[in-house]
Amino acid sequence: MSFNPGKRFGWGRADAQRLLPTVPKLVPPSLGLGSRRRSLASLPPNPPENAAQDVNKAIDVELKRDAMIRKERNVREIKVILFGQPDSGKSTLIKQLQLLYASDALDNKRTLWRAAVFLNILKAVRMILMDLDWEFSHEDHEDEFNSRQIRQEIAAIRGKLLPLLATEESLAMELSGGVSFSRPSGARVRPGWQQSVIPNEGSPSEKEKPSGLLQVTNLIAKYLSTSAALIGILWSHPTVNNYFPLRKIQLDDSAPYFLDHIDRIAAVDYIPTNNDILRVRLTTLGVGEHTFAVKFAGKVNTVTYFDVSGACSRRLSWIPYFEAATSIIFFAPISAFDQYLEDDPATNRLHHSLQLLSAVCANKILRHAQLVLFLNKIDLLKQKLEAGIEVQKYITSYGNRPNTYECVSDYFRNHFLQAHRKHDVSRRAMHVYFSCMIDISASHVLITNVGAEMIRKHICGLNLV
Ligand SMILES: Nc1nc2c(ncn2[C@@H]2O[C@H](COP(=O)(O)OP(=O)(O)OP(=O)(O)O)[C@@H](O)[C@H]2O)c(=O)[nH]1
Ligand SMILES: [Mg+2]
Repeated sequence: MSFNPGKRFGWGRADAQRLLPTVPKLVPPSLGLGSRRRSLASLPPNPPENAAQDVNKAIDVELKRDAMIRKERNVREIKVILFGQPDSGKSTLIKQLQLLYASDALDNKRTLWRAAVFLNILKAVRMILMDLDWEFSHEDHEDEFNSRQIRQEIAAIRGKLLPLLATEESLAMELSGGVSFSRPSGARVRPGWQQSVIPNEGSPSEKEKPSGLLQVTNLIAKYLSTSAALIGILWSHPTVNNYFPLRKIQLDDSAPYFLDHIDRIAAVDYIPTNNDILRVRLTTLGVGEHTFAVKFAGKVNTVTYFDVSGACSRRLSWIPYFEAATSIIFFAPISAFDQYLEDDPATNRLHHSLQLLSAVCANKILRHAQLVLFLNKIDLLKQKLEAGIEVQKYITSYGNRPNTYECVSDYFRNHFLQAHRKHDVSRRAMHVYFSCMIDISASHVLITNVGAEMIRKHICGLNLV
């Protein structure tokens, strides 16, 4: 596939291996045998013969139980690693899994997601105002969308929204666990951030004080209730309506959803819905581990998903998890054919996904893991094509093929299959699915089917059925 504009890379197996270097073997998890063996040393010296036989029998029973546990663990412990570039949908899959298998966990933390929704709104408003500023200062002629009067209108809106916008950094810092990032592009959260931001540790009086996050969230809720109408005016402004489809204003994928729902979100009794939570964009830092009990063939299986930060600079933190992987789900957001990496604006995001998949396929440590590919964000792909965005403009090799969802999705799918065929070290199969991770019912069907297949294949691979 050739991309326009953007760098092209000679992509070979050696490059792929370099990207994901090999690491020393990990120590397998302890089954507790060591402590039982040590208990032999603590036995009284020279026990009577019968007592010694009893002890031996007890040890044999324990060893057998250990062996059983190990065998059971082999059967039941499925480890799935989620790979993919930033913003591809990995953490959204985890949210869907929580809805499907552990909805209590999500319900208990529902109010905390209010802060994350607010942050997404603040970022969207800031981006609109920044992009308008840039456009106004770079266009050398006036037209109906960029007149003196319109500039004054936008300046007045900006002035009134300033107190609200000034809270973005504090909110991002609270969500990021007190860490401030140099680029103000939203919060980066460690998995389990909800735990770290709720309680106030310390004396009873300390515990009663609202946390920093709660304080700033409540302040923003107050500002939002008085600014919602103004945000609505900005979002429906003719200039914004004209510039946004032309990509003169660039927003996160979920920003339009939140701006469309500003009145509901700004209400004093607002509690995030499942759809709101699924739409939230928070960049993951590090690697999160999420375990779910999944029934298959009458047995409960432990399936652990590792949600890995997609940021290039974090790629090394993936490595220790590789060897334990029984399956990989690779996320490729195919709606991103017209977007470029935040870290490297010359690289097309679809091209980057192909590079990353090639690297994963070529990695020897991962060669035994089952490979599943989610071609994600098909809803956005359809929207873009319906809005007339032409694939050929960004991917020159697409040529004059029809700009329809069927043709485009098939073309992209074939390129991912080709990358897999070319780079896969173990010539394993790759199962490809089109997905929309914000669609609850479709995702739950997909997750259930793919999960069952992963467990079945894992058990077959161990020759246990
Ligand atoms: N429209 C649409 N949005 C999606 C879909 N999947 C995920 N999103 C949104 O895309 C954004 C990014 O999703 P995440 O799951 O946070 O991405 P990630 O891969 O975990 O990103 P990192 O943590 O940076 O590696 C969120 O706002 C999601 O709501 C999809 O299929 N369609
Ligand atoms: Mg994430």
